[in-house]
Amino acid sequence: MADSAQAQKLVYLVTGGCGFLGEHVVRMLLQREPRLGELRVFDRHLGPWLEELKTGPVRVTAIQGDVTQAHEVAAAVAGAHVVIHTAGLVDVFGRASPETIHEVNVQGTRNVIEACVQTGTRFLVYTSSMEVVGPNTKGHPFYRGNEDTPYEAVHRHPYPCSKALAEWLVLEANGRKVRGGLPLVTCALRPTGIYGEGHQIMRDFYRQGLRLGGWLFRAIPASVEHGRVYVGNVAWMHVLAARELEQRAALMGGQVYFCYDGSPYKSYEDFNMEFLGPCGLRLVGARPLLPYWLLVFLAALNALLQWLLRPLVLYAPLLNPYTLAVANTTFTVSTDKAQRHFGYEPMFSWEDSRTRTILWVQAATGSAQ
Ligand SMILES: NC(=O)C1=CN([C@@H]2O[C@H](COP(=O)(O)OP(=O)(O)OC[C@H]3O[C@@H](n4cnc5c(N)ncnc54)[C@H](O)[C@@H]3O)[C@@H](O)[C@H]2O)C=CC1
Ligand SMILES: CC(C)[C@@H](O)CC[C@@H](C)[C@H]1CC[C@H]2[C@@H]3[C@H](O)CC4=CC(=O)CC[C@]4(C)[C@H]3CC[C@]12C
Repeated sequence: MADSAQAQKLVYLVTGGCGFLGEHVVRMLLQREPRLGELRVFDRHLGPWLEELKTGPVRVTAIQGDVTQAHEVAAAVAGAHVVIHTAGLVDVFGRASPETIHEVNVQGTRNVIEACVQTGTRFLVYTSSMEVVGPNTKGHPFYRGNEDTPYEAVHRHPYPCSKALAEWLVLEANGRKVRGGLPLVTCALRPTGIYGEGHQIMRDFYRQGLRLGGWLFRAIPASVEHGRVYVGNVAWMHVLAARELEQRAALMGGQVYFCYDGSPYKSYEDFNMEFLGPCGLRLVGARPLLPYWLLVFLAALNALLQWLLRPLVLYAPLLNPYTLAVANTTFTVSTDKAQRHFGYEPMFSWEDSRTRTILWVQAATGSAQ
């Protein structure tokens, strides 16, 4: 990719390009990557909005495909200079089986790596997750940690297990010779809880509040802080990392980077209220209204109901043993590694991120004040 930006036009592939994060990565590439000649958007479910992107100067190629199918991945990767691999099954609510989560998140990532090696694509940016680190099954807090903070990463849930193994595969592949004899250069970005336009869980919280007459009931102490990052800044970090990976291969290759910005440290529920409050909802209780043991019981009851009802209907509420444990464990990051390694600075301020998210929630739910 060494030619000047004006001369060579590059081919990028974004897997999961129609997802919550993927769509923002696609749009950010079109706005902020001047070397882009072709943008391939690979997803199991293609969004109708892709059509509007085909009228611009960059060739946008929509590819309906499945990352678990190696031949489909290889066909999509062939000829690409850069792959940004965001596709994944983001399920902590028991909607998919552990086997399916593993198949998509782990085998799908293996297929992307092997496709890069076989076809000669040299640059791979992987969307990992904070969950690769924690919170662990012991409920140990991770307070203002960074990429080098010691922490006992112990997982049992299929989602974090799959993300941890997939990240390991990507980092392990750094330096492998691809077709043509040059080395593969990989890095992994670890977003904390992403929020912003298109965040379905935020919409689920709004709907839950509506069902309860405009009230949400505090379940988690305000003192339990959870790191959050705006989707636009996560997308920008992906674009920048992909751009800098060639020039800074020795420094960035095989590295992990937490995704961060100026979003404030708050409990998951208090943070959500930054957006749901202006949409008319209220969070009841300065402290959790129910004792923790009762929440544990209700979460377990939800898990039992999900298991009993599975043959008939998918019952997947927000509260389950895993989401309660994660929500109830402090996990915040404080780092500048991405800034030091490839000059990342958040593109969107907290104020801008908040406003954009509020406007989206209002439009998505018809709750404009
Ligand atoms: N949402 C969050 O808070 C965080 C997400 N992440 C990671 O970011 C990435 C994107 O997550 P989101 O945008 O939130 O999820 P999402 O579910 O909105 O997007 C994932 C996309 O991948 C596609 N996909 C799923 N299985 C596929 C398959 N077999 N073949 C092809 N495409 C497939 C889906 O159709 C979807 O468009 C994931 O890898 C996730 O692990 C990491 C940290 C936080
Ligand atoms: C019902 C209440 C206990 C409520 O507070 C539960 C909130 C719960 C749904 C969320 C709390 C923390 C979230 C997770 C966190 O942001 C880390 C994540 C990283 C990812 O890679 C994917 C999403 C998630 C697991 C995210 C999912 C929703 C929460 C568990």
